[in-house]
Amino acid sequence: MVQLSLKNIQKQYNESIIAINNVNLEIEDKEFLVIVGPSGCGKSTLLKLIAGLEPVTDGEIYFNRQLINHLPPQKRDVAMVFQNYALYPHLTVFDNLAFTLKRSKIPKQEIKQRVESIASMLNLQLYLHKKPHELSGGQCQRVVIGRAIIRQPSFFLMDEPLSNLDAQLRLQMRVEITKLHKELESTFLYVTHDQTEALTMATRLVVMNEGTIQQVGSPEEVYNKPSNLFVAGFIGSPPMNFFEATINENVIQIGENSFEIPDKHRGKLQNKREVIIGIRPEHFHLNLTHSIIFHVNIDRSEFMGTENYVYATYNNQPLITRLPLNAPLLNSIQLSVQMEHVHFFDKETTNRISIEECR
Ligand SMILES: Nc1ncnc2c1ncn2[C@@H]1O[C@H](COP(=O)(O)OP(=O)(O)OP(=O)(O)O)[C@@H](O)[C@H]1O
Repeated sequence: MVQLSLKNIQKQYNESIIAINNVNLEIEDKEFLVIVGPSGCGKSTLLKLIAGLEPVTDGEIYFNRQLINHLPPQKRDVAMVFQNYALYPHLTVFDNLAFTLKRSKIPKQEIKQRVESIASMLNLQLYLHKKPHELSGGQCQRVVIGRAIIRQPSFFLMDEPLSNLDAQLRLQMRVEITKLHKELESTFLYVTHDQTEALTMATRLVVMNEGTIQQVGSPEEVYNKPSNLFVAGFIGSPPMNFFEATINENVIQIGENSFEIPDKHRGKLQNKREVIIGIRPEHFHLNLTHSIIFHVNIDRSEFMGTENYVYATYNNQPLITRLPLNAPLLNSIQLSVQMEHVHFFDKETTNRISIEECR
């Protein structure tokens, strides 16, 4: 069942700023959809349009097949959690959680029950009598989430809710929000510029850039088959390596180096064309059993605990790879890459060229 449909959504702030450009998206019931993209790509604007905080310039928003363009925010069955905590500083955690219920004239006993149940779900029982300034950042953020949950909406909109937390708390809250999604069986639309959050939390991922959707898919699809150069470079850390290349008669030419395309892939990329080749840092290997060999010069390495990030130069271009701790870090080494791990993008359109589709 589709819960929310966005049809040809356009949002223009003034003559020159098109924040959202013809976005079409269907959000399924109970999914955890994450919108990820760089600063200014339109993520928050899209949430504001769905919440009704901003009017659309063009297009339609349907909630459970009902057109809701004209509905004010309070009439939309959505709860929004923003990046800044915005708790009432003079109220206790209990009263912050109870605030909207009190305004709705819900009986006192029911309010108490609901607050206690949410507090136990979010591990806040011991803090109900405290004021926000007596809480840690993570505890405050749990209260903010609790305040949204207590309204029992069927749809949550979360705009970078973890961006003010330190790394350890972010990790903890990531797990808690994912758990909450399972427990509440609600639909979550979650916005972040942090790709780790996006990859680990999403059941489905939407990658945006400059007001448009670049790719929609599972985290695995987006990581393994990025639809264009932008997605390939944005998702993955350290980022994918790119090299300009020419393909001609089953030979890939990168600068002065050329590689034969292995037999089983021959003919699939047969026409002469200019491409950008992409290779993820983890796909370079020290053993030279794979068909594509890179001679690289190592510039420096970073110890990352379980592996080294190695910064090198290939063909006068920078290259990043991840190598085991016991790898010999000589000035000059050879690395091999499996053909299946080479991504091809059209140099002009920047779109992915799929080897499978070139049969
Ligand atoms: N009220 C506004 N008036 C004019 N321009 C705006 C307004 N709000 C946002 N914009 C512009 O619209 C574009 C999209 O902004 P938006 O806040 O949606 O991006 P974002 O992806 O959420 O960025 P961030 O990750 O930095 O929060 C930006 O160019 C921004 O400057």
